[in-house]
Amino acid sequence: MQMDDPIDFSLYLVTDRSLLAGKTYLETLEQALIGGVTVVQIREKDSDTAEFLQIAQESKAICDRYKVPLIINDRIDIALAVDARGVHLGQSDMPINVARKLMPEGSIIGISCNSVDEVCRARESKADYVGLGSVWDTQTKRLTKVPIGVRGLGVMLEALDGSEIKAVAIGGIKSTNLARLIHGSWSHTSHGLDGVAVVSDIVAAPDPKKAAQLLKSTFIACKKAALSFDRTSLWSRDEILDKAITIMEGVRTLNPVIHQITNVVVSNQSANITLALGASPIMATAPEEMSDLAKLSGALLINIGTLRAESLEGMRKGGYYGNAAKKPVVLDPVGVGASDFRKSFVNELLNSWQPSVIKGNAGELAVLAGSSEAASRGVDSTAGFKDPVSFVKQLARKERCIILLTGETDYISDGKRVFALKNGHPLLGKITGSGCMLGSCVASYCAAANILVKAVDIEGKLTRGGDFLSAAIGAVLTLTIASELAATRKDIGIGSFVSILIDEVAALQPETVRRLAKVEEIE
Ligand SMILES: Cc1ncc(COP(=O)(O)OP(=O)(O)O)c(N)n1
Ligand SMILES: Cc1ncsc1CCOP(=O)(O)O
Repeated sequence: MQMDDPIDFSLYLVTDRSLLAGKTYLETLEQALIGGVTVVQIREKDSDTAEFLQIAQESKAICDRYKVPLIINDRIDIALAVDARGVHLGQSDMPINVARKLMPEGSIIGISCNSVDEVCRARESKADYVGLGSVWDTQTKRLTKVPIGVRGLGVMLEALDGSEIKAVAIGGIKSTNLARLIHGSWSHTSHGLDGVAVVSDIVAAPDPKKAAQLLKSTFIACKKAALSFDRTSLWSRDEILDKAITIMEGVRTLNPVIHQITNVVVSNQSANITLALGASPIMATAPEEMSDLAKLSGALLINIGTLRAESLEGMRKGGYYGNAAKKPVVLDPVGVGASDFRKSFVNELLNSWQPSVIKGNAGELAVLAGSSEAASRGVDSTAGFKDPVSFVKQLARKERCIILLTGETDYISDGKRVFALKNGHPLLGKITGSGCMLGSCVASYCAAANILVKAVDIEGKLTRGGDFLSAAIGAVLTLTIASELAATRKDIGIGSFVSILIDEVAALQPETVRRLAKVEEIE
């Protein structure tokens, strides 16, 4: 191992002797190295200099045996004394330019960053790497700054575009949330993390070797999958329609279970529309059963229409276990702009799990995008976007999922392509819950799309890789074309429309969808 060998940052162990679970510190370190840790930072917050030095010397001897570089937290004197490969500095530690003068040439200097400004300063000071965090809350350290969340990482990574500076994320990272971290932090300029820094998931594990192996293999698989995220599909509009119809038929033959955490106003009609599609609804909200339901169901719908404090944990856990079980999760952020409670909760959800589709009206999606362009009143949108095509494309890139913007024309994008759908009848806007029923349709179609995937290489992916673009298109066509057919019935009114709509969805034929579909791709 030479001083100028490049460092592999993929699994960066930060030590903490207070968290050991049964094994000694040195055993734990060695097991972690055998498990695949690629760089080690000695972090001794409560030791005096003599103890820190001794731990650092012993750690260095073990790291040398495994040819893994050693970094020292905060203390340049200790780094020099043990001939460490570098130091990790905090924002209030010694400035990088001073540390650089004290450390031997070729040493690695890393710095913690919690904001884009700090990343820019790290760039100016020529840091070798940045530790971005804390991503999530953590029991390991008392945080003085608000966690940045997965989506906060993307903009920080973007600030490193064009530089050689490496980036690792830190704070609350576990093998179970790693896929969400890697996929969700990827910047829209395609800048991803070089590694993850982990304390408790390794140090406090009963088997640190196994914990490190799992983190390492998950990181590698997720990075590979994230790099292949770029959908290069060149399907024509007609092929997409074919796929949407195949998915529609798939729902009827596969009869997937659709887990729905939805609002109390629409629960009954959402369950009925799901049955009419050919899927099987389960409307369950208890956090205790989310893990089992994620395994059992084909997809999860989360609709925040009647959000209450008691609903929060179920939604947090539902999405988390949905991701873990590689099932599509559909988010319907109903009325998200109505209150700060909804806004901050949806923000929290999007930082903790990855949806496959987000559907919403202009007002709702504007809130998610941080745009003031489209207004809303309660759960209704009162105005649209000047350029909905660019809007959905950009939001899909930012959130790394399919975006379905509902309105007189519905727009659907995967971040690369945008489809405009013009079916539907004004009666849909006169009943309550038509948007929520659409959420059930999207979840049902995503479930079938995710089951229909043929060649499955699911390692590192958040789902089996279903075609959720065609699924969302198929779902919109089904509900809107059925609404047109329902509206032709004699004496139709608001009350009867809901029942007839459900009947029409059940009776809808693929040829009818093909014949009536008003779908175009917008270049
Ligand atoms: C890789 C990595 N990133 C961030 C930190 C946090 O460092 P700092 O802000 O200096 O806080 P302490 O670790 O000193 O409590 C880190 N240690 N490693
Ligand atoms: C040192 C540090 N800096 C920011 S969060 C953190 C601790 C991360 O620990 P864990 O991986 O156990 O959440």
